[in-house]
Amino acid sequence: MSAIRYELIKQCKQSGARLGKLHTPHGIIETPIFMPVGTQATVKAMTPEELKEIGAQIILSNTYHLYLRPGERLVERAGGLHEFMNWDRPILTDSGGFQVFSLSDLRNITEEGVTFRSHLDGSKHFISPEKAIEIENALGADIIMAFDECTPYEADYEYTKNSMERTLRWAERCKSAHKKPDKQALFGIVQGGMFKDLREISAKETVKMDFPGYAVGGLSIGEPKDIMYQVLDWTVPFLPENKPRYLMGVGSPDALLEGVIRGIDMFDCVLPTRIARNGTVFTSKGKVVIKNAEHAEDFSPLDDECDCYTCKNYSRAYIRHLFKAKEILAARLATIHNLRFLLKLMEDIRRAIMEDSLLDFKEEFFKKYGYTQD
Ligand SMILES: CNc1nc2cc3c(=O)[nH]c(N)nc3c(CC[C@H]3O[C@@H](OC)[C@H](OC)[C@@H]3OC)c2[nH]1
Repeated sequence: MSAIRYELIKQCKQSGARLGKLHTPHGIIETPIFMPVGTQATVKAMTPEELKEIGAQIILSNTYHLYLRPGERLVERAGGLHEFMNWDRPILTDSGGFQVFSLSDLRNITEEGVTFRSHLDGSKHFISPEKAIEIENALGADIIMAFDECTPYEADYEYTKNSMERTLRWAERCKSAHKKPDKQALFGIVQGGMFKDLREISAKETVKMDFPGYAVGGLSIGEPKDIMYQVLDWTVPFLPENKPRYLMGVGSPDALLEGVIRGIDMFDCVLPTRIARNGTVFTSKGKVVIKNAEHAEDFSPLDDECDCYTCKNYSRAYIRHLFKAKEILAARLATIHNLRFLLKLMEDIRRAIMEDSLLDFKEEFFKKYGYTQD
């Protein structure tokens, strides 16, 4: 008995997009969905109430970070992540595979696992597939990711093939090590780099292990977007229709639309929260750098089509002032807005799928946003 059940509500007539409901132990998620990233058990600058206010259904946390600080055993003793961070809706944790390779001074990778130095204090650590699952079981997220190697974009065929094959062997070990499949759904992660045959092998072999959901990994790591879309076209057809598909690390408005059209159901990205803290906001007419002088006396909202708390109560001039004055409220107001922008985009996408007008919606959105139609 798996912890989650994916219910396919409707297959879009215009594209590979689908409308779905993901039933989890902490509630139902309507897909396609964007998942705000809360790496260290908090979506930066947001309270859980504010996240619910803007329509967040599921948030992410990260195994690598929480293992290093405060430690998964402390979180377990606190009653698990939901208790610890006061979030009673679904949570997904990544396995840390990505962070070990991207954040730490990597020592080396062996069949057994990865030895690395903490980016916090340089202390030495070892994570194996079994250890990663043990940490995720202790944290208690509803959806947990297998421990994989996110193959670097520039890796050659030989390295990518060996890395993908090792990730498959690690996936088997994750499955065997997982203690609570009835409470926490373990997703397999497809690798294979930018190579069609390797992506097909990885997808087919991962699906043979019969996970409750599948992530497409190894993307949004510096490759051009059209390569990412090409890899999706090579990979998604081998993933079962009755299981959720999760494209890791993707979250710009155009990539969300292109991913949904190719059959992806779940997305995550630090982009909206990270650029918000630096003063860049999404609007229906493209991105705006609020610190620019042109906004100094602009008393209109960030986006006159936005229904968020920030747009209903504050002007561009005020928000620009907050950023120039380095006020903490600046990050909060911009984050509320950027997350609401993407969550509302996903609401609009779900509606368009229901009405079989997704490609029309995309064309209209791109034109207004200022994307050139490729
Ligand atoms: C930005 N582009 C991007 N491509 C990625 C590819 C992979 C991948 O192949 N395997 C794994 N395991 N993780 C990946 C990740 C990390 C996402 C996590 O990283 C954290 O955000 C940075 C966040 O942790 C809360 C999130 O949790 C799912 C990627 N991120």
